[in-house]
Amino acid sequence: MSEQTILKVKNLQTQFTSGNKTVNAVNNVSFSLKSKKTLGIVGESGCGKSVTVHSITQLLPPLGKITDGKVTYIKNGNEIELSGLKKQGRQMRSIRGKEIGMIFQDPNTSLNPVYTIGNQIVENILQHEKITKKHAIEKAADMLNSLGIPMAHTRMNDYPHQFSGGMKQRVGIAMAMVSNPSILIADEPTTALDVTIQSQILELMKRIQEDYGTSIIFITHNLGIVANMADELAVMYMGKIVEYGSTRQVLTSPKHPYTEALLQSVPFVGMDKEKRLKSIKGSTPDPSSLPEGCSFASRCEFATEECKVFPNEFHLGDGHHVKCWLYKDKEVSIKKDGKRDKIGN
Ligand SMILES: Nc1ncnc2c1ncn2[C@@H]1O[C@H](COP(=O)(O)OP(=O)(O)OP(=O)(O)O)[C@@H](O)[C@H]1O
Repeated sequence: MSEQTILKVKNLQTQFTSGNKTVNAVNNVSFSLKSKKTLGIVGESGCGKSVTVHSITQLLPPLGKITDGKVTYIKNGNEIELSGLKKQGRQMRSIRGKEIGMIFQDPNTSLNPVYTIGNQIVENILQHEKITKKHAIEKAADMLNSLGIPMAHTRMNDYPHQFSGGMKQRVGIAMAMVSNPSILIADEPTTALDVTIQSQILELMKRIQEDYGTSIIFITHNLGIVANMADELAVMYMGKIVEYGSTRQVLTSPKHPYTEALLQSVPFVGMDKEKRLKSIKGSTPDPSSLPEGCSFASRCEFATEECKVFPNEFHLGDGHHVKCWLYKDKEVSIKKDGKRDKIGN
């Protein structure tokens, strides 16, 4: 059976304009999120990971604007064009939380310091579900219990500052999951936590996916984490997806020079102490005046004259594609009859 798509992002473009400067934070980005699967989005700081997901949920800061493209949420065969909804309209607010839950790097972002944990989760439930307060309290306690918060009923009377960082992130997950959304967006959910707590939270997210059949978009700059979490991977650079494929394809057979460079800059356990990590030469260009062609060209050891024109997307088979002229002769085309045909070598 073919995998079902739950979210389609097509040619998404989001800009920030301030004075006479415009930043194309997300530039012609397309991807599909498959039902019950995890899509990882990786890339250096500032490449557009967060703006991509904030565009999906229409939670952009005031200067940010979606200028093109389409975001479609598909539920039970019905397509809802999120990009066509009013940012603060009833339908969009209901989709946020009920259909798409979000957890952030800093759990304090989703928790209000002046209300008890219980109060916040219960309010969240009552916003999206027509149930009694008593039922909502039970539901909140059950969710906290299942996410490893002992004595949940008592702890619901506590305030966020009475919880440790890891516990707060569990509460953040409970807030996001309590209405059983189909999609969970996790924006660097473990970056602020130490490694043992980090792995507990990651395991928890996997369990949630198994128990609830949630589809996850997982944003991180940590390639070790995506290797463990994601089924598919999008590598972003300066607002564009430069490589996309299954996590295995991208991590074991990276094609874009940027993906390769990212992988070479990651330390691993057992690594030879004498071996130097490779850093990516140069720095990212000014996002408000990007070069016409490939934005990575100034840092790429394979760059040629050709890179002054932005590369097409070359399909390498089995869903793996890359935007780099190095692959122009290696593309696999899909014939009209659906069969693949290899062009060149
Ligand atoms: N509020 C804002 N005002 C102006 N520009 C912004 C704003 N938020 C983001 N940007 C710009 O959008 C681009 C993408 O930012 P984004 O936060 O999506 O990056 P990121 O990949 O999520 O980075 P990080 O890993 O550091 O969170 C950057 O060039 C950034 O400067």
